[in-house]
Amino acid sequence: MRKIVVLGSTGSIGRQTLDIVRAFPDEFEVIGLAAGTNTKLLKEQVAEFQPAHVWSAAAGAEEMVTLPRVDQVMVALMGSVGLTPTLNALAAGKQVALSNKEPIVMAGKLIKDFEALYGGRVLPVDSEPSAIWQCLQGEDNEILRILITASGGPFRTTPLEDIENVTPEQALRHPTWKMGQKITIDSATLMNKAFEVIETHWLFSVPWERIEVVVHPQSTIHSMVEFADGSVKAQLGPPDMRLPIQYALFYPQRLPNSMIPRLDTSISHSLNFDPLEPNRYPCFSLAIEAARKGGTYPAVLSAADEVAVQAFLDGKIGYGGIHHLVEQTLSEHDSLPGETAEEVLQADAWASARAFELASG
Ligand SMILES: NC(=O)C1=CN([C@@H]2O[C@H](COP(=O)(O)OP(=O)(O)OC[C@H]3O[C@@H](n4cnc5c(N)ncnc54)[C@H](OP(=O)(O)O)[C@@H]3O)[C@@H](O)[C@H]2O)C=CC1
Ligand SMILES: CC(=O)[C@@H](O)[C@H](O)COP(=O)(O)O
Ligand SMILES: [Mn+2]
Repeated sequence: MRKIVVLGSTGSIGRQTLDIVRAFPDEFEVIGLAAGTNTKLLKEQVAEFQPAHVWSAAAGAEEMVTLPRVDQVMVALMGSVGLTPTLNALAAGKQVALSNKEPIVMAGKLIKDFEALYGGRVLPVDSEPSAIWQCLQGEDNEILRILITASGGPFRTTPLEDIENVTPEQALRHPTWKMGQKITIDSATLMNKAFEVIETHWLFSVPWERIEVVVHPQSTIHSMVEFADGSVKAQLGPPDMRLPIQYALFYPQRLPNSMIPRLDTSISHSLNFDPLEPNRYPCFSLAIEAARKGGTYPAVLSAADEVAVQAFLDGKIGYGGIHHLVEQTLSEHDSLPGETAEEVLQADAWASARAFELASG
């Protein structure tokens, strides 16, 4: 029995995690659930899974993840709120299935340091890092290049002059994946892809210059690894997060699950690759630059983006404003080394407040 806690159980990843638990009732005991404001769904989940611990705010979740009887923690929270529970779970030696990518963006080195220090383990869930992880199984060879695939989002072919003024409704129409609102907007701007470059750098210790992004509109190949001899390994599957979630929860076992769709080879499939157009996605290079500068810039990047996306969804700024707001906040930041959780959280708080001021002014 895997004794699991699910943080963000009412969200897109949280609900799909509980689908996996439902599919293997003899394999899991749900010890705790935590969510934000969707108390109706949380109550239904509590009635079904009977967890001993429930929180409808992140604060309590920070302690729940350290309970001695917990083996696995699924962190499916959205945004920076996932950082402290992730660090706490690792400090308590737990297996952390980490879907929530913002904590790795904010504090990738710290998360890896906690893993090494306390014996906890990060298990990637995001589909691209999961694909890379799967391609690396059994490999002890030098990685020449990681190729992260990007759908290109809903504005991949939109005339450049029209992109500045697209609406939230248009930006929320992701071409291949059904996800929460924040990551869907990040996919449109390609901030999500930059976050995945950052995840890849930290999770697999790959130098920045060996990580590339390729536009692949079908989202059938979830990422690829090229080795020294030129061989490229790829992981494929229909765009459904239940597969990477299940892979992380049962690693290294692969179990059959009829709920997960199979790749349909009875119909024709195209697998296209296109180069990334930097002008179309200004957030991408902005984010990579902040990541490579290091210190607390990545934490500021993540916090400013979180505020900017919400401001766009709330109609306070236009789509083009997301990039400007993040750039402005980064440019005003005096970076700290970012080697402790306190420094990272301090930068996060500063950037959230500053970006909020800029969005409101
Ligand atoms: N969705 C996907 O397919 C993928 C998502 N990811 C990453 O996984 C994470 C989750 O994404 P997704 O599931 O789409 O997001 P959702 O917005 O669908 O869900 C977020 C979850 O976090 C909870 N939550 C948000 N803020 C708080 C808070 N302050 N305190 C407590 N709980 C909170 C929400 O609770 P409530 O709804 O009750 O308010 C909800 O359960 C993100 O980091 C995303 O980038 C990565 C790859 C794919
Ligand atoms: C499902 C998942 O992992 C998302 O992060 C996905 O990558 C979004 O698609 P794009 O960012 O490629 O548009
Ligand atoms: Mn992804």
